[in-house]
Amino acid sequence: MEEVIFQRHLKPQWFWKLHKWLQIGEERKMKISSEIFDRLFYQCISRKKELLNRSKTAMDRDDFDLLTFMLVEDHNNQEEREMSAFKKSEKYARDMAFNLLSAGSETVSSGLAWFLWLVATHQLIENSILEEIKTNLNGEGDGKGRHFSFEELSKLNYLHAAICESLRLYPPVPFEHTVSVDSDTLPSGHQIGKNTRVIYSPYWMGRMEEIWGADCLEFKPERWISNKGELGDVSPYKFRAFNAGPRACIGKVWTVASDIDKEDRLSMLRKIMQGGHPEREGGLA
Ligand code: HEM
Repeated sequence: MEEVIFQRHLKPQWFWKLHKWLQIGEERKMKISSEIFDRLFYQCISRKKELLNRSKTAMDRDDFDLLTFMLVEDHNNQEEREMSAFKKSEKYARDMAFNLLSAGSETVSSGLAWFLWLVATHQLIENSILEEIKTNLNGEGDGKGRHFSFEELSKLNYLHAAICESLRLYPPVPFEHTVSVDSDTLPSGHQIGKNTRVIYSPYWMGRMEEIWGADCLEFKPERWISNKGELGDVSPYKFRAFNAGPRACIGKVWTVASDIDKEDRLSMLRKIMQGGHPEREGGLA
């Protein structure tokens, strides 16, 4: 599926739409793959529904996950009541899951791989991350692992900075394209007309001296932290790993925005589910 979606970016729209209509070539592959995904996913929904029917306190369970959130209604909440018609639809849960899986799995796995490699090759930074974790998260752990709350994670400023720094150097989406709504002048001085497609690279932007300074090639989490030890305010137009503006990544709130509390995250998620998009652009949020 990912391959077909990628190909759609390279070919003229009329071309792939015609193939879709005729059900040939790559577009036929897309149809077959979607059917496999649907079969698998509707099975997961049925299993989750069975589980939820058996448990009345699903919202507090350890295995609370996004699928639970999509299927369970909170009747005390006005917004949730308005959404209940959507929430009853399995098609809605399927569409949301597809959206989140396709946009959220490869990005997180490649981002984590680069992050772990950078930490493993920078001993002092690894020590600082471990020290911060020991100081801020209670308990020695029983070796089984556990989920940390948003509140606990929001204390880990150095870890947060190290993740941002790794995404700056190795953004999982290394190039992007966008289209001008009107004629404009780019920061480089180039004039562009209306409806012009512009390709840019967050990978190169993360390595430009004029944006990040002379040490731009170094892995240095400290650049994200102010003298007071707080996370600095970096514009998403400068740190482009998640894109910026109304179509920026919705997963950013889970990945690096630790300053957003749980209620905010849930209310953002609700807005997204209703078809809106949270336009939070300040700093790392
Ligand atoms: C390190 C992790 C991630 C990175 C670097 C990343 C990066 C991006 C980027 C660059 C875009 C904009 C793509 C475009 O220009 O069209 C985007 C969009 C999106 N991302 Fe992420 N993403 C990450 C994790 C996630 C996760 C975990 C989720 C889901 C929970 C997610 C869901 C989405 C969705 C749904 C969009 C489309 C938003 C829209 O078009 O309105 N992402 N992401």
